[in-house]
Amino acid sequence: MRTAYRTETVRAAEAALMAELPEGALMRRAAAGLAAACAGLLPRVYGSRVVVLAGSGDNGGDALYAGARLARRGAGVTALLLGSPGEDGRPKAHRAALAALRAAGGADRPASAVAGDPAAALAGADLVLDGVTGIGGRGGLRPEAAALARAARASGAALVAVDLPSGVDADTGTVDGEAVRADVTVTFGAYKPGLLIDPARAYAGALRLVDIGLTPPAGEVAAEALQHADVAALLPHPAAESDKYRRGVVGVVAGSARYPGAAVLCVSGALRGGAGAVRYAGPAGEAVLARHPETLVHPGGPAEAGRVQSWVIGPGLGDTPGVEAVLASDVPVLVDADGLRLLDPAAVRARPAPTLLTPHAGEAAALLGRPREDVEAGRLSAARELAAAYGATVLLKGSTTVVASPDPKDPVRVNPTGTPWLATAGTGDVLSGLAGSLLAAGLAPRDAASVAAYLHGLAARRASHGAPVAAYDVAEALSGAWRDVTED
Ligand SMILES: NC(=O)C1=CN([C@@H]2O[C@H](COP(=O)(O)OP(=O)(O)OC[C@H]3O[C@@H](n4cnc5c(N)ncnc54)[C@H](O)[C@@H]3O)[C@@H](O)[C@H]2O)[C@@H](O)CC1
Ligand SMILES: [K+]
Repeated sequence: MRTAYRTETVRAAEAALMAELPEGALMRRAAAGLAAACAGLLPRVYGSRVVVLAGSGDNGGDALYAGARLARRGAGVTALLLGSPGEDGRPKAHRAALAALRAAGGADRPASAVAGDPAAALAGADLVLDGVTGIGGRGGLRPEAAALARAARASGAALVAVDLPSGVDADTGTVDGEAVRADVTVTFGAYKPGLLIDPARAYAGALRLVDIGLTPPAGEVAAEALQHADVAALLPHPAAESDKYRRGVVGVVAGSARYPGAAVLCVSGALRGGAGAVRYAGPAGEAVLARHPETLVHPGGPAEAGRVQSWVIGPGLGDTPGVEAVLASDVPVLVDADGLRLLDPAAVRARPAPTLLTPHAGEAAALLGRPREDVEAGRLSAARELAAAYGATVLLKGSTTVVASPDPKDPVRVNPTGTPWLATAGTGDVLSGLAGSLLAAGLAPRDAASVAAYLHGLAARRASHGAPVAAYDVAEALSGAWRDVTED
């Protein structure tokens, strides 16, 4: 499990650790890890050209110390100082770290000296260290830093963000203005939520975590991302005495005369999620049976379809009624797509069993009565807000899928396996079937949602291999994804 902590938690853990260590020890650890990561990115440290973008705070300090280490190994290092001017008129910078860089043979200049031609200042660099701001940064990059960040990107040098890409919000993953687009982010002590959640995640590139001895309290995890072993531990395993009813039956209310394919796709996901049987209730039974003869099909509504351990309702439903009947049941219910329209928060909150909502950004925006762009810019807070309003677990689909449970103490789960190829018609229907099936098999809603998102993303990668993928391909690749996770 990758766990991420908010800035205030990281700072408190840092303070506790610093009290036990000699002055500057933590920063030296961070810089040593950072320099080692940079050395790994360079074909050869000796003779390489490194530019350090250094802000006035400790983030700049880390970058300058790392620059000093690289200079001692023979790199040509120049720091461009971005701090606001101090009393001597020079840009403020971490004093001891700047002295260390100078002592190691590195050069430094105020960034204002190169403002006329930032491209020339970055030309020929092999590696650029972004030490403008870390967890102390507020808002996007200021114009001088933004121009240098753009020039660094265009220079072709490897761009390494120190702790965080400067300009992103560590706690929420929002990006308010311009930010550094890094190839690699070397973060210290613990991940921060912004490194896992889009849009900020997309600015971070590959993540490296440097252990500086920090131990934030386990109870204060703000966001977490499952890995293979976590998923394997959560997946249902049929016991020798299991029969189809003990493994759980998932009921699917999806599709319509107009959209029969949604029913087929939803059932195809449900059949691969570990439930013992899939009941389908609705008007697209013929299409479902043609593709999936193992489905138990009922032409009527969910109320007459028989006992299930979970319901999935919504994909391709159109205006077909049934949401109220399903919400009135005493089993876990997943509501997706058309089922989310006109969903009554009071009815959901009053349910005796858990509810899982799986909106994309547009559907979440409609439920919250806000513009879609707001939801996309603040995915974590949108998911949390919806979960609180409906007393439900919310899986917010998108470039990073986020799962929030109604209890604000539960960390949000962030799915690391997605691929942009998943943004294609019908893949959401497969996902809701899969998650509903995991609910029927007995997983708690947060686990069902995050495990489903994980397998779904993995299946899409398997099916796609870098090429466009159709929803049905994703469903067919789910068993392979399940095996990848359990055989690891
Ligand atoms: N506290 C510690 O023990 C450790 C901290 N470390 C580093 O320290 C960093 C935090 O350092 P600080 O608290 O000094 O804060 P930062 O260095 O992240 O940023 C604070 C400075 O940036 C300026 N600033 C804020 N927003 C800005 C913006 N949008 N554009 C330009 N300048 C802006 C502030 O005025 C302030 O001078 C961490 O991210 C990490 O890199 C590491 O050395 C590990 C140990
Ligand atoms: K940074």
